[in-house]
Parts: sequence; C-alpha cells; structure tokens
Amino acid sequence: MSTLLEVQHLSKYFQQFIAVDDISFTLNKGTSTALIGANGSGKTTTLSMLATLLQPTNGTIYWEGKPSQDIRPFVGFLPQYPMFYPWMTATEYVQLSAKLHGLESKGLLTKVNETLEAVGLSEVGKKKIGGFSGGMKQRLGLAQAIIHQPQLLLLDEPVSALDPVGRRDVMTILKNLLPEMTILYSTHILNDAEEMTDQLLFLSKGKVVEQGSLFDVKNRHAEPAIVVEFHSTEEAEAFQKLISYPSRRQDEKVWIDSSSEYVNVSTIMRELVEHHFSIVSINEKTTSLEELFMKVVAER
Ligand SMILES: Nc1ncnc2c1ncn2[C@@H]1O[C@H](COP(=O)(O)OP(=O)(O)OP(=O)(O)O)[C@@H](O)[C@H]1O
Repeated sequence: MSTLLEVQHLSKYFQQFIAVDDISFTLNKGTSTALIGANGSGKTTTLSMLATLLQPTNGTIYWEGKPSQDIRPFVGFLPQYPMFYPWMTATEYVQLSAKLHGLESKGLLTKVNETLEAVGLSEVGKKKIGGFSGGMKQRLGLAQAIIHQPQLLLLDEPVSALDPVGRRDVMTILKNLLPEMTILYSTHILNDAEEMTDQLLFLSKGKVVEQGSLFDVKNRHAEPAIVVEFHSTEEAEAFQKLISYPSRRQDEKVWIDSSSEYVNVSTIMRELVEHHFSIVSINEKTTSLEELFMKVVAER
C-alpha cells in the first residue's frame, strides 16, 4: 500500500501551551483513519495543520514522499462547525465552493449535481439552506469538501452533532468515498470508528499515545475474559478458589482471564459441571474500542 501523507514530529504551540506535541503518523492511499481523543486532545489543531489553515510550530508534512508543498488543491476539509449562508440554495453553495477551489465553469453544474447526489441531497438542491436539518447541513458540508475530488478528505467530528440515523447516513456516504479518497476524521463516537476505520490514532494531551489497525490495537491492549455469573457471592467465591486460572471476582461474577489458549468457554463449563455449580450466565467478554481507549489513555 503506498503512502499518501506522512507527518513527522509535528507540533503546535500557542504561546507556551503545547496543543500538539511531536506527533508522527502515516496515511496510506485509499484508507480511512480515525483520530480519537478527548476534548482538548489536539484533534482540531492537527487537522487544521494538515488542511494548511494553521502553521505548524515544528515538524514536516510529506505529500507522496515530498515535504512542504502546497497541498491545498488535493485536500478537502469539513470543519467541526461549517458556516453556511442560509439564503443560498444547496446547489448555489456547492457551486460557490467549486469556484473557490478554482474549478472551471464548463460542466460545473453537472459536477455539482453529481456531488449532491453522492451525499443524498439531489432532491433538495433548489431548496434554501436556512430550512435544512443538522443532518442535511452536514451532508452539504461534505459536498463542499469533495466537490473538487480531493485525494485526501479531512473531517473534524463529522458525525458528533448528528442523531444515530444521521450518523449512519454520513458514515455510509464516507464508506462509499473509499478507496478513491483517503479519509482522516476525528471523532469521539467510538462505535462509528469501530465500524469504518482501517487505522486508529489515539491522541491524548497533544500526543499520539497509540496507533495501528483495530486488530493490532486490540491485540496489544484487549484483555479477553470469560465472565461467569453465579446465584450468590458465596458460590462465586467458592468457584474462584477452585480454579487455577487467573481471575478476579466482583460480587456474584467471576472474571477469568482467557488470553491463554487453554482457557475457553468449554473448559470453564467442564469445571462448572464437574463441581456441580449452577450458574446464571457465562459470557465471553470482548473489549470495545471505548474500553481500549480508556485503557491506553490511563496507561500514560
Ligand atoms: N488558537 C488557540 N489559542 C490557544 N489555545 C488553543 C487554540 N486553539 C486550540 N487551543 C488549545 O489547544 C488544545 C487542543 O485543542 P483542539 O481544539 O485541537 O482539541 P480537540 O481535540 O479538537 O478538542 P474538541 O474535541 O473539544 O474539539 C486545547 O486545550 C485548546 O484550548
């Protein structure tokens, strides 16, 4: 897979305050990357530097292996709070964006219509933006970001302000833009990232504290467990004393570390039957992205 963009030792200081602190990462062509971090962790500042809206204090951004060239024509950006003119129609707004990107007038209307179609707004192209819902505005923001068919699409919290249906719609649109576009988007809604992301970048206090595919990050940090719930704490205690596997108890539940290949639901079931325990439930616990993030951040 070839590299589209590489960031090396990027930092941003606001006077003495370090908003982004020496971060490095790579975006491969045709992939999507989620920039995940708590409020104030440096997501917007990072995206703004890549969108060339902010000058980095230190570091280099390489585009297809070459440093510091003007990458604006190849980049589309959807800010966290896009500004719209309520008196304009959707078509007029996307046309204006196209002109600001320097697109030629010839064939422009066709291109605008195709873009509105791609974001699911073809029916309302002639309607004024003032009457649009939050979800429609977000799609329109997306349309202005992709009208010039950028190679890299930067999105700052593209779904955070939307309801679950709106979130799903926008995530589906983004999925359809892959692999023609490479996508870097910030989010704190981790379910979405879990669904549509090749690479994760965890930011905390301006630093990249973990990066890699969901699979790799899970392998490094997930703690697989089998959770057995008993009818009473006494039974849970008795079972925990009996087994030789690493475990911990929380009230009526015993959490058994299942990272070893010898521990699985069948082996635990056998132990339970052999010793005549009756249980409420037995479950394999997988680690969610949210738990992974909390764990990685807590470890720093
Ligand atoms: N222009 C500025 N001047 C001073 N400090 C700033 C400026 N812009 C951002 N910061 C600070 O830098 C830190 C990182 O901000 P940034 O907006 O990048 O975080 P974020 O991860 O995008 O947060 P959120 O999820 O709340 O949008 C914050 O502490 C913020 O207050």
